[in-house]
Amino acid sequence: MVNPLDGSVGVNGHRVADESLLNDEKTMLGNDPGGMLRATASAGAQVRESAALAAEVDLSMLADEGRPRAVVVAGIGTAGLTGSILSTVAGPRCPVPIIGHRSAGVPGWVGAADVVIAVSASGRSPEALAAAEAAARRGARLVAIGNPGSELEAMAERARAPFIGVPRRAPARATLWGLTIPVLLAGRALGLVKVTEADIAETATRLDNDAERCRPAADSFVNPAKELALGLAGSVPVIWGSSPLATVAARRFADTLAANARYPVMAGALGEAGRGRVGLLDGVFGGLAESSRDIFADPDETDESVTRLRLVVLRDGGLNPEDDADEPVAVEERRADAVQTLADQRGVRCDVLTAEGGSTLERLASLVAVPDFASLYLALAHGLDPMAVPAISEMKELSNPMPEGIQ
Ligand SMILES: O=P(O)(O)OC[C@H]1O[C@@H](O)[C@@H](O)[C@@H](O)[C@@H]1O
Repeated sequence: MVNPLDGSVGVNGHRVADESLLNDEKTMLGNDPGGMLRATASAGAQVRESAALAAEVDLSMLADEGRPRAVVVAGIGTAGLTGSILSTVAGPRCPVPIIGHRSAGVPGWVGAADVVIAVSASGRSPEALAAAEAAARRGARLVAIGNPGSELEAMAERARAPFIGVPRRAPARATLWGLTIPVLLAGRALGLVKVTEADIAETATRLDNDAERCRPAADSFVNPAKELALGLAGSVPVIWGSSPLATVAARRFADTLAANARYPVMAGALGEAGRGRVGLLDGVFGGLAESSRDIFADPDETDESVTRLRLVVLRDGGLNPEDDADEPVAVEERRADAVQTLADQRGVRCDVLTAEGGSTLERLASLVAVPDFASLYLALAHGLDPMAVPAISEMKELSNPMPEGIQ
């Protein structure tokens, strides 16, 4: 039975975003009873903590049998995204395929030559548990990452596989960094990614600095996350990443906007969008909606009755022109310039975020931090509790034979 009290706060929002709800820190924190703002601000601390926790675990046995044939990262939701992050940080020249697996178990071909990384913040998602079980049964090397004391840990123990415990203090989606670092360090133990201690420290510092810029007490004119959230309010966000790394960040933004702010979002790679979905800019919610706008009206006043697209372009730019990129950085840059021009010509508003930092990991962090906060501010501007999502809990209750409490 669905308990109508569970997360009922999440259904009490306002259809039109109210900027004044973001002005007062105390009220805002009161509207975030689950502490999602605090949990998101802990991203830098999560990086440091999980790096320290991973360092205590002996991962050498992962590499004992040499380079694996393939690596499968198994998990759902945020845990699943860590597989895309590992594969992007490893880059296109990685000699071993890294495959994200988001359904129960592992692909049929997985066997003794492969490595399975089972990830679950709660340590109990059926997808990660079934993957760990299947990996052990098929003799694949296994490493499990998630909540200490969970079923996943017990399963790793039974399989004599390493387990990296990541304490669970918030819903999975606010634990991205706590899960990502151990996955990358498992990849490093396998010789597949170059992530240095300095990269980790700099990434943590960047996440701290971005959390400071996006803190609840900072007003919207100095807070990039509030500004981004208010720009997206009432729109259908379309988020395109200029490179594989920026595309991972774009998908992450779509996930957090959907789960926290409950916005429908389209996200993907600009390379692919440019061959199809870019046509949205010409359509009912794009140029056609904009051309009906009164040209004499105040540009800051939006007509709430018109649904319009809002484009967010996440630009990477690459670390340097000789990067191990799929495509030359110059091609990606030209494409990003082009889509901004197209949006401009049609009056479709566009936000641009550009990656910064000296390592792939830090650059990813620079494209994730502000959007993560923006998804929370957009929820709060609509009077929505960013943590309690009744539809998610109810979906679990209706589809799971076992009752589940926490998301
Ligand atoms: O990381 P675990 O705990 O396996 O959760 C995996 C996913 O489960 C879903 O039900 C949601 O709660 C997601 O936010 C979460 O990422």
